[in-house]
Amino acid sequence: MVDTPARPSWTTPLPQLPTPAGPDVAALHRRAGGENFTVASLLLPPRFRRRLMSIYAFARLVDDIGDEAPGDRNALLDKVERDIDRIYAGYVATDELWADLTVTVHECGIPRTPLDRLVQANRRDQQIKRYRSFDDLLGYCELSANPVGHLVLHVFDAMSSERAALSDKVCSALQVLEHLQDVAEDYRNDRIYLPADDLDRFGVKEEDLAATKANREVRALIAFETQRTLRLLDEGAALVGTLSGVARLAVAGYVAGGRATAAAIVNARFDVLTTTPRPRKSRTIAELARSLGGGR
Ligand SMILES: CC(C)=CCC/C(C)=C/CC/C(C)=C/COP(=O)(O)OP(=O)(O)O
Repeated sequence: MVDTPARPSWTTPLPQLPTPAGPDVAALHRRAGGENFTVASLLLPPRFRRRLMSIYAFARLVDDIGDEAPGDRNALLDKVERDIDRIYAGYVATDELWADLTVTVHECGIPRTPLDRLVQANRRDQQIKRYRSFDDLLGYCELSANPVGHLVLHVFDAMSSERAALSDKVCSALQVLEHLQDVAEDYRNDRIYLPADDLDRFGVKEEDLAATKANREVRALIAFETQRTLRLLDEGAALVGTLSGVARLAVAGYVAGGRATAAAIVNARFDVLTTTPRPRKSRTIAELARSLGGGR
């Protein structure tokens, strides 16, 4: 967990002064190591890595407020929105996270909509703990995951409406796969992202998700969601073929991370309750080769 973010100090464009007030950016970056966002970024030139990490740190900060911050989370998200206002009003922050994000926004001409949407996703998390249908869940992904893809496309100067549509499929699939990995943890936090319609259809009761081992019904449900999500990922993987150079490498890495995660869920025989299935590095590398080669 990060410290509750103190409001960064902002200044008009002047030399930046260090301030201890901001969130622990190094800790946010360290946590990036284990997550799909950075699978490929280790291979990228520093300029792109720096930009991606600034976006990652922002997304992580907003997510941590939404998931873990003590106190009034909506008020903290209000503050984040005011800090986004400042970026677009031409101010320069004096703490690292906001200063880095400001540079990325201006270097890449990033519009504010995806940043705002990530904030909205976390507002929604404060109110909505269950989803009725898969479409409802995809509606949530439009706020929580798809904006990340748009930010990444801007970082690589590769944004177009066609690519954004493919990117949305990849990002939604990555988000749902993460939900499938985290069923047990989410349930402990009174959140169920598995669509209620599907629980009913497979005869799964909410309490079944509290068990330390998945029963047959839960495994059938997870198998169904994994298969459906892999299809979505495969459709979106066409994005890789529209890109070249470092953008192609990065996006192939994200697709590979998703495929390797799905493989880990399959290898766990869809029991996501006993342990959290984690992708093997060797599988991720094999999937990277496949995704890069245009394999869908
Ligand atoms: C162009 C392109 C396709 C880029 C892909 C970018 C990418 C890695 C998107 C992932 C989106 C995602 C799963 C966000 C939630 O992660 P989280 O760790 O915040 O999830 P949590 O809310 O469950 O913790």
